[in-house]
Amino acid sequence: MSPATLPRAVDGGAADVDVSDISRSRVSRGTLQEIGSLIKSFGRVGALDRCWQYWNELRQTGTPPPAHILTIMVSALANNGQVGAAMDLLRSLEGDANPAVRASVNEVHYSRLLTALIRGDRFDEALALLSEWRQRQTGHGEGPQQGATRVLFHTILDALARMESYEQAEWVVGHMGREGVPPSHLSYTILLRACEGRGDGGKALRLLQDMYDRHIDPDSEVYEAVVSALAGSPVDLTQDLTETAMGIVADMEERHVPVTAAILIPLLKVFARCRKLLRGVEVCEDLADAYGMAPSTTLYQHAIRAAFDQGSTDTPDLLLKRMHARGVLLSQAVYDTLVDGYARNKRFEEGISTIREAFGLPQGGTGSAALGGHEGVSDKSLLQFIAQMIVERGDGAVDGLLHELRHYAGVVVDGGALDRCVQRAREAATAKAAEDELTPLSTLVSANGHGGQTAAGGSGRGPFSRSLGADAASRARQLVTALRSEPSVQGAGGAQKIRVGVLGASGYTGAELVRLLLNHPIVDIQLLTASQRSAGQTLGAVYPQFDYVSQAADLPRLMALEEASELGEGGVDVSSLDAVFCALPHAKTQEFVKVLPASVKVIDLSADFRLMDTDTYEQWYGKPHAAPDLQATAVYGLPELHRTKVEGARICANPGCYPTPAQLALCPLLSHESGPLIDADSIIIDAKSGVTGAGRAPKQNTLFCEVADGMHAYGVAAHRHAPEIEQGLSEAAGRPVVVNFTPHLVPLSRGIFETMYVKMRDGVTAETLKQTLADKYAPEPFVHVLEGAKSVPETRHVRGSNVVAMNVFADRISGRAIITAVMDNLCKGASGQAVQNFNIMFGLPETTALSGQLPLFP
Ligand SMILES: NC(=O)C1=CN([C@@H]2O[C@H](COP(=O)(O)OP(=O)(O)OC[C@H]3O[C@@H](n4cnc5c(N)ncnc54)[C@H](OP(=O)(O)O)[C@@H]3O)[C@@H](O)[C@H]2O)C=CC1
Ligand SMILES: CC(=O)N[C@@H](CCC(=O)OP(=O)(O)O)C(=O)O
Repeated sequence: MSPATLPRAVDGGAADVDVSDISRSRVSRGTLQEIGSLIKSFGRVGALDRCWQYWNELRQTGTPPPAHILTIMVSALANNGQVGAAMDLLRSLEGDANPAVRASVNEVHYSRLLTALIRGDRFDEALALLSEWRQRQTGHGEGPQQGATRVLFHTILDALARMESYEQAEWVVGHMGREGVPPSHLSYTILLRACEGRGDGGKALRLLQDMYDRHIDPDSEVYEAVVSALAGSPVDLTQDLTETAMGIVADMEERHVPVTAAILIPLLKVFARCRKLLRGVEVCEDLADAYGMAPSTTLYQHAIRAAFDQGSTDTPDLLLKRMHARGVLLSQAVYDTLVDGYARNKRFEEGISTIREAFGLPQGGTGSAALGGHEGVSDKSLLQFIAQMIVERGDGAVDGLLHELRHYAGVVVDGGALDRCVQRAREAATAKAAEDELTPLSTLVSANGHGGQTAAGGSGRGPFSRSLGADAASRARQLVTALRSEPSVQGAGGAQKIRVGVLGASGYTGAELVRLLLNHPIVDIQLLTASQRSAGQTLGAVYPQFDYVSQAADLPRLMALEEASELGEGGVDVSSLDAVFCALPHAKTQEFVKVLPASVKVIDLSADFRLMDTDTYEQWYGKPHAAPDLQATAVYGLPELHRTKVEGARICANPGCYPTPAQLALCPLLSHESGPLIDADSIIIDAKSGVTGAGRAPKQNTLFCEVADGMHAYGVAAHRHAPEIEQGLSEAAGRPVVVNFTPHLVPLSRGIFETMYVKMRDGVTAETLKQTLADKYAPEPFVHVLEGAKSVPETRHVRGSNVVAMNVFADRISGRAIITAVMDNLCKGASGQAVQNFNIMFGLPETTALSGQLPLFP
């Protein structure tokens, strides 16, 4: 078992843990990393006597305690209310005769204790501890010690700000100066974020002035925090906050601080609060034009929401027109905002008509085109809207919509929203009135039909075959139940499964998809495609292993992609599928998805929908994007970083193999709440891949003699995964990031190994990086940050599994760290991740069909 998996066995917390089991299974192993795991595990369940037991065992070996195990021990004590004991421990180590033992204590340990003290309202003790730490430091001036001290001050500031102890936080900033650690712009950012949180624009302006006075240069983030604080401030009618906000923008321009997209939304909010919404939109548009920013959908979404909040009847429509005129994308979020706004304001007919017009949905049509015609916009919210309308209005005007509702009754619907509708109907209407209002439902229910997607048929199993209750509210309840029952996702007991197709099934990632999906309890593989080369064959003919397993007995034959595209031909109606996995060569998916009905969800393993910017796509893939409107709605599916977006996606762009570990390792370090922990301008990613990464299609460069017994770099300074990695890192950092990225081909069939070299921010240690990643991924089933400073992840330990394993090492060069990460390129790097995304998109447990894929070693 890999050391990384050890603590996961007890991740469930005290309730799930049999403490005796932990010791029985692990005490004999006795390695350093296992001791770390044990202390962590026992700390989590509050068994401090056991923590001490293992700590003492470690100390008895005479080995200086590794800093990260000390962090675990200190955290275990502090989290269990034993801050005093933790302090004594640090003091005893610092007083040790052995310099290596003394060196094991660093600012991270103090930072843990400071946070615990502040959380326990022990402010004075925190300051005393900090000053004690300061006294132990040698060296003066702006050196590493000063940087580390500043980090500790920031720990205190952050904890105070979170507890809303603003006066104390401000005092700390002043105190920093007195202690010879002048506050930095980060110190102010922490305070400003607190002002933002409580909407104290006045204080934010004073802090900004303070920075000017102290000659600390504010950056874009500081200005954004000030404007955000203004946006949350109570509106004083005697003072026009919009002028103040524009003054801040003028300051930025004068000081040559870039006006970034991040400031536009708070700016808009200031205008909205001062009832100058449209003026605010104009100002933001002008700034976007002046600074070459792309028109932002989110900005308009906020404006539309503000218009609804203010009860304005014309403005949402006006804003949609402006978006249209400026070519701004109408996203799912805009759609949801419109649905929500019109529903809140009870302007149903107007809402449906505006939404239909804006999104190009046919008026009064039925079926898929009517509700899902706009690519990437799910039917879910409009369906809820219509259902709400039925409950609230129920008059003849909605009769026509019932056809659509009936057609769509099988889609997955958020029952909560419908529950709320029903609740409101209950409260608002008498039983009789409600009965009248809900009459059209009986038409729906008695029709008992659903365009082929429900399991109803004549079997009596379908959601609409239940008999109606006596009163309208209970019928409404039945509607909710029916909509919730997700017939195509039931699986158990012979009910219908999710119908999927695998396009490119004869390729390496396609075959890996089939391998995983055959173990998926509620997936029914209806379609497998290949090129003309393999069309007509069974999968077993191209991959004999599928002939050896009974689960594969019913797989369809490989069909030529062109044949499958001709809907209804060749025995499979692609439009009847719930989802397709596209494991096709680049550019093929675009062509296929363009003609696919919007009711079919897409998980694309190629690079076709990964780059949000279609110009960048064209630059790297050598031809214009064939479906730019679909690209605009696609979601980049790295679940650990974008899970919420994936949930609502229709098209999910599965990340590239190299970009997966790179982003998992680096994004959390760039998006850290205290600011980037690493320098975004000097990242080096050195990557190696096994040969399956190049696909199964025969090519000279993957011949045995070309790859065996040697290795080589390829795509040097020109690999198309560089822009993909940069896209993710830039989003995390909130500014453009470029990387040195070099891939290599190594004589392995599966596996990716990445070594990432980073320069750390002053005062940040490799331990901080590691802890950040460990904290981020602690709840994640597939990402493991290895315990122990010497555990180097190996590709052989993740082979065949959906796991990414990584570790962080302090470089011998001060201020630098090295991160290594491994993954199976075909599994987490492609097909496993695709199944993970699929599970998320269909609201299934994310580990379905994946947790059983144990790493295959030896
Ligand atoms: N391999 C990997 O580790 C990773 C791959 N990817 C991406 O996943 C996709 C698939 O990769 P991979 O499985 O390795 O590739 P393969 O070359 O192994 O498989 C490609 C598949 O597409 C089919 N195909 C090829 N040309 C056509 C065509 N003109 N029309 C229809 N079907 C066609 C092939 O059919 P046939 O067998 O009949 O030729 C085969 O089924 C690619 O976009 C790749 O970049 C992403 C992450 C990792
Ligand atoms: C070894 C090898 O050749 N690897 C492939 C990347 C595999 C992958 O992830 O491809 P996509 O980004 O296209 O999905 C390459 O370098 O092109």
